[in-house]
Amino acid sequence: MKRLPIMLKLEGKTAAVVGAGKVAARHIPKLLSAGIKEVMVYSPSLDQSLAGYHDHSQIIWIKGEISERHSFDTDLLLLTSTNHELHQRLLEQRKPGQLIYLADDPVASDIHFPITITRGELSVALSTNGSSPTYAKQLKEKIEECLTDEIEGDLIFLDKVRRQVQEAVSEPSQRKQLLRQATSEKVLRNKDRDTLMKQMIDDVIH
Ligand SMILES: C[C@@]1(CC(=O)O)c2cc3[nH]c(cc4nc(cc5[nH]c(cc(n2)[C@H]1CCC(=O)O)[C@@](C)(CC(=O)O)[C@@H]5CCC(=O)O)C(CC(=O)O)=C4CCC(=O)O)c(CCC(=O)O)c3CC(=O)O
Ligand SMILES: NC(=O)C1=CN([C@@H]2O[C@H](COP(=O)(O)OP(=O)(O)OC[C@H]3O[C@@H](n4cnc5c(N)ncnc54)[C@H](O)[C@@H]3O)[C@@H](O)[C@H]2O)C=CC1
Repeated sequence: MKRLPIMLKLEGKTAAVVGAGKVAARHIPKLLSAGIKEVMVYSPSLDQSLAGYHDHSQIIWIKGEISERHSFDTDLLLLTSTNHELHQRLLEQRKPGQLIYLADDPVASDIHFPITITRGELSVALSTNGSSPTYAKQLKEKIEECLTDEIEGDLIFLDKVRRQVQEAVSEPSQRKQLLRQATSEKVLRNKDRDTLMKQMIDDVIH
């Protein structure tokens, strides 16, 4: 099962989710936190953990069972019910360009949801390509132990530095050198790293 890990922009996009059980309850919050425009949920029942999203109008719940006569024209279609046949029929009727996720058929799915660890602007995504979700979950915990509390603040600092350097320094090799120095322990762990970095930029341009 060959796959390319990519980061997907969801702002302005729409999703339909068929079924609202445990799997839907894991994935819907991910869509919402990525800023998707609209999530329509089609299911006779709604998992307890999705009730709050419904109460706050973050999802639209269309109560009832879906049959294969239904068609969806959303950008994303997540098939998370327990009805394998229904999923296969809906897959056959897909709209051009639509990305489909089948909770019970990783091979036919266009997309997977890797386990994601976020620390501010850092995202770590990991997948065993369906070989063992349980192993992936364990690996997540090991990786989390390696990620320090400093990462979030470091990335805010480095983002600011990067913009300052891009504005002040036009020579590409000087830019590259400054941006590399900014990531050194000497700079990152300095108590007054903002001032130190400003000085370093000044030294290069004067
Ligand atoms: C392909 C993928 C879907 C995708 O494309 O996204 C997929 C597919 C399937 N999972 C199944 C079962 C289980 N899934 C979990 C748990 C998780 N599953 C997740 C991801 C993925 N699962 C994707 C691959 C990721 C990868 O390989 O790295 C995690 C890591 C992340 C997430 O989904 O959020 C999440 C951690 C939750 C957490 O962190 O809490 C557990 C264990 C548990 O719940 O504790 C079990 C039972 C034990 C077992 O079976 O191993 C079944 C069989 C269903 C059946 O038998 O009916 C299928 C379908 C199939 O394999 O056919
Ligand atoms: N991808 C993954 O990580 C995993 C996938 N699975 C597979 O995903 C599927 C769903 O699993 P769970 O969420 O645990 O099941 P669940 O039983 O918690 O949820 C199923 C949902 O589908 C709804 N539903 C059933 N028929 C429907 C229909 N015709 N139209 C609309 N909604 C319908 C139910 O009302 C319920 O809300 C199963 O096929 C299971 O084998 C299970 C565990 C993990």
